[in-house]
Amino acid sequence: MIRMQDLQKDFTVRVKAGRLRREKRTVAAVDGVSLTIERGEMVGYIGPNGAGKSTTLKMLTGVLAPTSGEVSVLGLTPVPQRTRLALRIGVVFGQRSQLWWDLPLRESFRLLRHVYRVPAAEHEARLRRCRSLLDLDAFLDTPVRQLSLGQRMRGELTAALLHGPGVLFLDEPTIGLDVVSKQAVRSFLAELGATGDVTMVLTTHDLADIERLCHRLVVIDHGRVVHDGTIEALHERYGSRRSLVVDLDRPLPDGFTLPGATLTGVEADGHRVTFALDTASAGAAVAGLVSAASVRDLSVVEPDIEDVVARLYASA
Ligand SMILES: Nc1ncnc2c1ncn2[C@@H]1O[C@H](COP(=O)(O)OP(=O)(O)OP(=O)(O)O)[C@@H](O)[C@H]1O
Repeated sequence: MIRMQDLQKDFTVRVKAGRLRREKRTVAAVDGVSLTIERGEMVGYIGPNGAGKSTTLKMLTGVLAPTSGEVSVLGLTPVPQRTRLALRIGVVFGQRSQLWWDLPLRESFRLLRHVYRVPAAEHEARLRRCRSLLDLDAFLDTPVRQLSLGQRMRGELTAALLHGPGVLFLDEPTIGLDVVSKQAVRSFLAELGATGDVTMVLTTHDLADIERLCHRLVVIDHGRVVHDGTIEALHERYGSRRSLVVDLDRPLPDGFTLPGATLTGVEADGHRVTFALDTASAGAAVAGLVSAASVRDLSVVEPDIEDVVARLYASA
């Protein structure tokens, strides 16, 4: 579906070298990336600023030619076959719009139908689905420039999908959105992904997008892939553990230990304790605690993906 083999993109930049001199330097924005993405996968493509995410997406969509290596999307080579590819992919780049600024949203959709030559019945069916899932009706007749960011993003998603693409590239689809719009966009993408018909590659700095949407996470740094796997695998690799937070009527007896868990926090004069679950299951840890202490309340806290990713960036 999507294949990248030793994909490389170098940019030549001029950097200051002394007071007046500038010298040319080559920056490898994407540095030997090899990835295969199968049909129906939803892949999160993340990395710190300047890691090479947008450059990769630009090569996948035919906007930029690779310096070397190979790339194919739906069996097409993006730059030379850009027009054919455009008919089969959808692109949502948070910062750019594919809508007509001065026209009502509805008119943009109508024009896109002609641009992509979509049969009327297919267009209608897809638009109807987007209207209901993304709640578009209240602002279909509003000129795009008057839409809020959240409304416009819902319009952009619709615009990207009206021709029924097999692959959807999303660059920061939730950036700048309020909480409600973020949820709407995420639920919509989750539903779309669940159909298995659309392969999605998503870049984001909002890790909640990834947690909600992507089973597979590719982390890139300095143009290289530093992690490719599930979120669980990432937690495992970085030793992140679930925690048990316990409120107690009385502090724990001196020298109390819980097999397979480590005491990592004591608050409120010993009335609240936190254990990291190393090897113990939550059930076993709770049983151990209840038998030895007077437990008022407890909760299991999942490891925080922001934390793991920060550690990953720091170590890459
Ligand atoms: N047209 C260009 N000319 C020169 N350098 C570029 C160009 N485009 C990108 N770069 C450089 O390539 C590197 C990767 O940039 P890219 O935009 O792909 O990163 P990114 O991971 O998308 O970052 P961000 O999260 O900030 O959007 C950066 O060092 C950037 O400065």
